[in-house]
Amino acid sequence: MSRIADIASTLTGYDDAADLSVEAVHAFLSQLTATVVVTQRESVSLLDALGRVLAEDIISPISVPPHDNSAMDGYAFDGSVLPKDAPIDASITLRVAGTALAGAAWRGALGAGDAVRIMTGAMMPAGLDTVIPQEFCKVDGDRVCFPAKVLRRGDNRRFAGEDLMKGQPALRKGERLSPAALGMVASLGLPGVPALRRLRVACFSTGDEILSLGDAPREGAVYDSNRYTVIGLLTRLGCEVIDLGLVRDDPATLAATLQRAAREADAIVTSGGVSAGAADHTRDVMQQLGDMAFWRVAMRPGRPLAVGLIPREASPQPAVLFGLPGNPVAVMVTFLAFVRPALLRMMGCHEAAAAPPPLLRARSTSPIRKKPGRTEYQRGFVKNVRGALPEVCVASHQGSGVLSSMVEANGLVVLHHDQGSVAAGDEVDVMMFDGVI
Ligand SMILES: Nc1nc2c(c(=O)[nH]1)N[C@H]1C(S)=C(S)[C@@H](COP(=O)(O)OP(=O)(O)OC[C@H]3O[C@@H](n4cnc5c(N)ncnc54)[C@H](O)[C@@H]3O)O[C@H]1N2
Ligand code: MOO
Repeated sequence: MSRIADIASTLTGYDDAADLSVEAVHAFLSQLTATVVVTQRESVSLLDALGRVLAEDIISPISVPPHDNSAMDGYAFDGSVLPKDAPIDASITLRVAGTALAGAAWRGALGAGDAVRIMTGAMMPAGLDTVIPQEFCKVDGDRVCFPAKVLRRGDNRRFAGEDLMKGQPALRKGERLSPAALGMVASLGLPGVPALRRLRVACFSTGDEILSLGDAPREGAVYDSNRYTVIGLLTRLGCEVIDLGLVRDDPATLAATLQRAAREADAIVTSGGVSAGAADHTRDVMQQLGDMAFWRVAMRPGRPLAVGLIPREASPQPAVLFGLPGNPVAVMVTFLAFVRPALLRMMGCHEAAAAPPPLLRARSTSPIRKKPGRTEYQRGFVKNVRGALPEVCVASHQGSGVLSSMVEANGLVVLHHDQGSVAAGDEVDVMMFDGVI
């Protein structure tokens, strides 16, 4: 049995004669991608590591912070001097024995009830556990006086290792490095990370009516926008993009390009030619070269979708082919819904790092017509409302060839499979673009 048929047979209710639900496609793709995950590793310098996937856990070689230190500029003292039941206006006066600076600890002798002037980040002098911020203090010569009731013992002290403890895992294998994670690795003093090699993804557009940029306009033809969108989406994901250009609807050229793509890449993303259109050779060529499924997905936009495996000569692992529909918005929506999570898994991300971003709840400013029985993704603009849920206004033009409303949108309203029409003021789910595209 082919691998595609094999996976299909494990899915309950899989019937590719009917439209497949978005959930069924997800289930299918998570099985398909489980066996084609990047394993080769390389060492990457921290400044080049944004978006890279960790090849192994990072264990803290040190504790961060390495010492107990002050969270405020002020005066460190032994909190046991704070009275338990003092009147509201009680104050404390202490002798200031010296000064502790960040990077220059104070190691002098302390008498009972002595304080030390201390700066944020400076090591806590031995025996002192509480810091009074300087804005509460009156200083007179070597005496500091402050109200007793403004703090409790232990306030404004940061513990050694409260961020990361030496010997503990700091980051997990499969983590995709964010700016925060880069800072965390740097806080451990590590100049680089063990990363999985980047996923190589080839892409090309198909169609005789498509013009390359620089071509003169021609009747009935449109410029190739999809390749630029797909390259942008892949670049944002941190993939190594192999741009194979625009391919004419000619079987020999299509076959040669697909074979080259499979030779050079782990995954292939094409656009156009996957519906049952008469002039398209794309489907036939894909079918000849690979183990393919051509689906109609119960979603809008993005109904036709091809997924398959193209064998590679030099590798036991086939390349995964995603044949996206030609319409420019359908390309983006199918990429976000299916290709992105699949590629994240192939990149070696752990489950949480490959999960789709959480959906935002927002109130629709207008009614939205929707038939139950398919998932719809509508371009919308979300704005914050003070003291209430955010509002989303869906674009008036939702045509799957209309990129301008995709450019203006900051998210996609996700109208789920069983959901019906939405009334103005109803709550809806929104997939926000920020951090995703
Ligand atoms: N009888 C049916 N017709 C169609 C169906 C269907 O189910 N039954 N599905 C429609 C849907 S939905 C879509 S989406 C398209 C997808 O068709 P293809 O994947 O075969 O795409 P094409 O026919 O090649 O192109 C569709 C559309 O997109 C434009 N396009 C294509 N490539 C590019 C590009 N690189 N840059 C910009 N625009 C591109 C192309 O000119 C067409 O207008 O099929 C429907 N039909
Ligand atoms: O995929 Mo099509 O309209 O759903 O663009």
